[in-house]
Amino acid sequence: MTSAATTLKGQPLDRPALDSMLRRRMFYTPSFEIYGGVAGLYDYGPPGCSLQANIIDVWRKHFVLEEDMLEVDCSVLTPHDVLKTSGHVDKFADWMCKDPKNGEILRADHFVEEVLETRLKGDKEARGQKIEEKEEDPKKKKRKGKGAVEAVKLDDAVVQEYEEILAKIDNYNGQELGELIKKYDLKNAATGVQPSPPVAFNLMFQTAIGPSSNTPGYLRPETAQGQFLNFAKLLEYNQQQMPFASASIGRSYRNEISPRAGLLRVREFLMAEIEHFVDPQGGKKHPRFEEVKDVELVLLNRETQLSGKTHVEKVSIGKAVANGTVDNETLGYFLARIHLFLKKIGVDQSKIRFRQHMANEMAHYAADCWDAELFTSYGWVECVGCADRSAYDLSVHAAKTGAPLIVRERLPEPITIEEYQVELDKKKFGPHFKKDGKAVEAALLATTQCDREELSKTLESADSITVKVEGVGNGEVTVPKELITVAKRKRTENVREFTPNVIEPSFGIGRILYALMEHCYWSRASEGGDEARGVLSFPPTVSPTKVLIVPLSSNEEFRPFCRKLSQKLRKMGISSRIDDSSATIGKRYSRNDELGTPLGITIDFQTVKDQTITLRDRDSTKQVRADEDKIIEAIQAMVDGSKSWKDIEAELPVFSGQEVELPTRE
Ligand SMILES: Nc1ncnc2c1ncn2[C@@H]1O[C@H](COP(=O)(O)OP(=O)(O)OP(=O)(O)O)[C@@H](O)[C@H]1O
Repeated sequence: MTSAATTLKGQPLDRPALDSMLRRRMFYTPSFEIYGGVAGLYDYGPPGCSLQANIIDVWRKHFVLEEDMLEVDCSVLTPHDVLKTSGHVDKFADWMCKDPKNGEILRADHFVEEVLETRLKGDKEARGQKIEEKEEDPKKKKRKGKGAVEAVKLDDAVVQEYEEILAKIDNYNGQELGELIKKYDLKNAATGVQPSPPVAFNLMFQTAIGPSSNTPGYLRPETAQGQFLNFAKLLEYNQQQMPFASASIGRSYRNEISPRAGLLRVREFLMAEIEHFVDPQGGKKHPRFEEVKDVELVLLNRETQLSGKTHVEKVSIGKAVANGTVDNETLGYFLARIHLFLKKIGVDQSKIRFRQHMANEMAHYAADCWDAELFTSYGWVECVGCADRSAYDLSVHAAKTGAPLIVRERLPEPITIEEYQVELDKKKFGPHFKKDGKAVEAALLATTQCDREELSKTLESADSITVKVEGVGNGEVTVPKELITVAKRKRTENVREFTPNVIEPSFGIGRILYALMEHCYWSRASEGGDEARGVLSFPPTVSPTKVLIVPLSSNEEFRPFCRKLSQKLRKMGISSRIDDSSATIGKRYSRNDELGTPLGITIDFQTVKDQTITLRDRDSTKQVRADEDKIIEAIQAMVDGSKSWKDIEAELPVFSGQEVELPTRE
């Protein structure tokens, strides 16, 4: 498996060169830059927007269209109650500490990681070993002394301890991180002092909805909640058919403590999320699992991570589900489909792995969770999370609101059930609890059979019972005996009711887009051997612009050809750009290689004579020459992915005209 980032052609990845090219070509740029900018906020320029739109287009076709998913577009502004119920208000937090000397705010886990990594590097240096640059925070260079490596040899046992801590750095809570800081005397390199003990910092941006400030709210931290709240309507829309999936593409907001690594950790980002609702009974089978069972994935499961191994052989998802590595078919199906999507948009196959969450890394309700990680110059980066969220979300929202977020399925044979039932004296219950009535009722109805058995026993001897009702009083409510009966009753069921489980693939589009740019980047020696030029070898399907049209010179005779061609391509929905600037043809091509434009058409004197044009391939710089119809047909086939350049080269006459040829090292 990859240990240091390389380009598509195996060259060491020069991140500063790539970054400067991406900014120069305006793929993305810091927001509000002329005001000094704000960390973690970026604007996309024309090629960035186009690349993002194309990735989203492939995503929609690959998931929404292919699997008849029900797309929704929900509000970003979310009332407090929704996120309180989902657990975000209480738990969606990272641990933060403060440097008492300079006031710097540090994300505790990142701080521990950074200091231990620096010490390990120092140890390697002292031992004369080669240091692999896993991650280099560009900001480190600016902060005095930060990240500087001092050659200090550590005990072998300490090295092992540090390595073990780093391997499970995501799993520590605030107190544990505080203990690590103390135990290893971790100091902020900028000031030489230990930061304060970590405190929880909620990552949601809070706001007030409406002028009265009576309705507190948040900018959503994920798109999922909107999908859960619409579950009953979507089920109805889907004519009560299960399983089904909803999908949503939209912005989410997280007030990250220390945004870093460019587009990888930002405060506003585009997410594409799927909520697949499945019956928990019957092993969560997937009707289309057969279609993907042979897809091979790199699966880094819990045991492998604990053993410290980072390299594993690929295994088919069919085998992984059969031997229990992946919990169920539906989860396995989505891991395979995520892999195929990443492959389709051009992610390097040797730089994808799926890493299983450790037990304490997962949300408490999650049954299993795998992240699709992509290797970049910042190390392995989680780009897609794929979690089995069990019935948690629908259950908590149903319990809070009383809305029936369930599936009702007619049984083939009626069945008789004897179970505890909660019966309320509605005439007295409402007036007694007034505005809290709904919440108290929902909490009582959400009790399990075990709870009810206890309640019925209590009611035999006591005058009241106590139930937990979040958000009412101090969270505990007393229900007088005369308002409630809890007793065993027999009933005949014709219908089975269940709360579906949810499998949730959650894509961070910005992270995928950045990783893709790294994976597609390489540099080519330019004419005359001077400065190497960057190339972004995006697959034509996602390239920001598909075709560059270049007239050989400013000769007036070339103009009508350019115009006609671009009109034709536009009609076909293929994006093109005419570059009739005075730069040499080589320069014009290399400018567009940096933008990732896969194909170039040249109009020359031969065109004027016999209407033929040349088509150049960005990656090999080879060209073919044919009449316009044939070239356009070839372009269309490459853009829709049905043909590759190799096919085109085999079909059309190769052209070796000097005037448009760029030297290449390959
Ligand atoms: N701050 C961020 N900037 C950019 N993308 C993000 C950010 N936070 C999350 N994402 C993207 O959203 C996806 C789903 O979010 P999820 O809540 O699973 O992330 P997370 O586990 O909180 O990420 P991390 O541990 O890196 O903060 C991630 O896989 C990632 O691609």
